[in-house]
Amino acid sequence: MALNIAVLPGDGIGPEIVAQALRVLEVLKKDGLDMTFTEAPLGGQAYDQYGHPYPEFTQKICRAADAVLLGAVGGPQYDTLDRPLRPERGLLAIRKDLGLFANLRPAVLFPELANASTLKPEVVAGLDIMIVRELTGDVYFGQPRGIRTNEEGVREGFNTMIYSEPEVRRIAHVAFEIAMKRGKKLCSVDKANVLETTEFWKEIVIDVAKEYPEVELSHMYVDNAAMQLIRNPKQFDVMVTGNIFGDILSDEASMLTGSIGMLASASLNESKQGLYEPSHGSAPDIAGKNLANPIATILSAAMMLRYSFDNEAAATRIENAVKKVLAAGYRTGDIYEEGTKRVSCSEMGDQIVAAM
Ligand SMILES: NC(=O)c1ccc[n+]([C@@H]2O[C@H](COP(=O)([O-])OP(=O)(O)OC[C@H]3O[C@@H](n4cnc5c(N)ncnc54)[C@H](O)[C@@H]3O)[C@@H](O)[C@H]2O)c1
Ligand SMILES: CC(C)[C@H](C(=O)O)[C@@H](O)C(=O)O
Ligand SMILES: [Mg+2]
Repeated sequence: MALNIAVLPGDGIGPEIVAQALRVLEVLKKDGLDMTFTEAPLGGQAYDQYGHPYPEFTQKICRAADAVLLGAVGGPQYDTLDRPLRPERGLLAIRKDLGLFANLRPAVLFPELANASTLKPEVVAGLDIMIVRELTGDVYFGQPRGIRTNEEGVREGFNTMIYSEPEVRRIAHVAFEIAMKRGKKLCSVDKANVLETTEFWKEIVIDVAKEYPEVELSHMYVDNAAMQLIRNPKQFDVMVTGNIFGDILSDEASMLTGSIGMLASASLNESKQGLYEPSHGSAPDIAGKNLANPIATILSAAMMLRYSFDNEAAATRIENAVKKVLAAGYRTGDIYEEGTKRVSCSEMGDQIVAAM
């Protein structure tokens, strides 16, 4: 049966980077991998078309799909909309709707980009961290939330940081299972010295650890973790953390690999259905200029083949093509350095397609 893939280009650079990932997937299709692509709008694009950032039309297509490939959502032109209609709410809605609680963000340095990293080459050589971010809980979804005028007549904004025991248990299991397949080292990141929510998180992670005696578990406060990622990132193998800390730490970790344009992601639910998107946003500052780095999206498509379709060979084929193109010296602006060949978004796509 054909693999049924929903394609959501979204806003800003979304359509440009998704187009390149689709070209790469088309190569696999031509070589016999049976896939169907169904396009649907999400975010601002969906608001413009349907008046909602995650319209029923898109919901139906995504629920029926085996996997979803997404570009990015958002843009300044939507920032003044009513809160529930903003593009980012569409992204949160699809994550919740499909139950995509486990967000995997691999920060892996391609050796060819050692000089593009913000850290010294010797500090990042061989860097390979898997950030496991819980994606459907925390302050992102906790109720109550809003902006109000309190009893003293003072306006205030408020969110609720909350995690239930089952939510922490299931993401902890995902992280331990991943650690078992890698270096058997897991660091749980919290702010247990101040926040009850994450003190509770830590307690549950320690309990789940009893089922994984082979994994060396450590705990780190998020402020220290942010610093340690810059000081000595190779001390980490797998990191597990909540939604908001994971959002921030993964953007930080991306720069160790050269650029946010290199950081792929997989968002998985309890079955094999997943949403695959670059970790970055819609980059309004470079949108429509054919300047974006499509590699994070192309590597996300590789993650889709690996995690949703168990097709390790196809995933590796894409990753090797990316390696080959970087080794040949092709660079988009975000990872460009003197002596390399600067290419546009679509030219990077041309090179990766050719290397396939
Ligand atoms: N998953 C998502 O859809 C997602 C993620 C993050 C931000 N956003 C949204 O995107 C919009 C812009 O947010 P932002 O500016 O804070 O973050 P951003 O990630 O869009 O951009 C931050 C910086 O990184 C650069 N950048 C990002 N991706 C790049 C790529 N592939 N190649 C080269 N450079 C790249 C941008 O040009 C910009 O300078 C906002 O509306 C935000 O809410 C969406
Ligand atoms: C756009 C926003 C809702 C999103 C998040 O915070 O999860 C983004 O920053 C990400 O990292 O995917
Ligand atoms: Mg983010």
